[in-house]
Amino acid sequence: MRTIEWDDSDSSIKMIDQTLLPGELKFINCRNIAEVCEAIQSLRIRGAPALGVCGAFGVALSAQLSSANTVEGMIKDMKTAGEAIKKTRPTAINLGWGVDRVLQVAEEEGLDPQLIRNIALEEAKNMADEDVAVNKKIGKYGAKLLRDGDVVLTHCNAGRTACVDWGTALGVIRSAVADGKKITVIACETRPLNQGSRITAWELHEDKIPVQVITDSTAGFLMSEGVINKVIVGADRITQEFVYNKIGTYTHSVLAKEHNIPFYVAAPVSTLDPESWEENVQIERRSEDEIRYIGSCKDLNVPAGVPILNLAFDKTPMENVSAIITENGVFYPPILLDEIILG
Ligand SMILES: CSC[C@@H](O)[C@@H](O)C(=O)COP(=O)(O)O
Repeated sequence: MRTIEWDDSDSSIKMIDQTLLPGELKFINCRNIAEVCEAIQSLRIRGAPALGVCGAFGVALSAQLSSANTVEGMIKDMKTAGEAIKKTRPTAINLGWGVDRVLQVAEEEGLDPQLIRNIALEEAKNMADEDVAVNKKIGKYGAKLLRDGDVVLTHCNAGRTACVDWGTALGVIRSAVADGKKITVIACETRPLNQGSRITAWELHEDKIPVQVITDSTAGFLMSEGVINKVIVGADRITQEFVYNKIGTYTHSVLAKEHNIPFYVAAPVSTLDPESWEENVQIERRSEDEIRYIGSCKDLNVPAGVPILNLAFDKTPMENVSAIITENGVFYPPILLDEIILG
């Protein structure tokens, strides 16, 4: 089961609606760019690698929908769609990467509109396949860092639902389990949208990998009690200075450092952003309502009129990172992004 794929039956993008998990496993189809943008904004599709593939399929979809009969007209329509998709969420670099990769192939190889439609779709489908292969490699390298009996803390969801399949942080755990190791996962709830309790716990429970959910604020106590051996998280963007990931990741990194617990980041090379500095990276600020109410409950969680700051991501300094696990191998400090990219 893939999180996202092209539906050939009606030329649309098929994806799991992650807002309904764990209660309901439902697939939705996005048939135009407005639906793609809505799905991304409302986190029906989420997680950096899945967003990258969604961006790619989105641009491919715009090519199928375009009625342009010139190459220039077709590329213009695809760029307009790409810009709209990129604006939906600013932090995960994979989204723009997915959009740009399909646009680039279309511009370089598209000799006529029908050829552009075909190669854009083929490239997006290739990216979906590549994502699975990359995650398997991340898993293979990362599994070597885990020992039989380890208790691993993870934050948010960096599993198969955040990718096309297998996952990055959870991919490492899946690979270790496939190697015969017994791993127990502590999944942080990940307020306010609860990707940890809703999605990570669902994925692992389905796979029969032992998982226990804690509130985000329980992590430090468990570390101080010696319950947690390792922390593995995913990433939305990695610059030379910081790992950007779900809000709360930084806190876990500080606590892990304090308690001498390895803090690993598992991510594909497409998440690396060697060009950007702190001032160029926008941390997504989401609606106050995600905190003012809990889930779909209409009772107030915060008094009306009290302002709320709902930041979706934070940044963990590289000095708190014990290693970055990628498809090119495991990289230890001093971590240099150019070295990771070169492999
Ligand atoms: C392999 S997913 C890596 C990250 O994208 C993940 O840890 C994360 O922070 C996802 O945030 P989300 O807001 O759910 O898209």
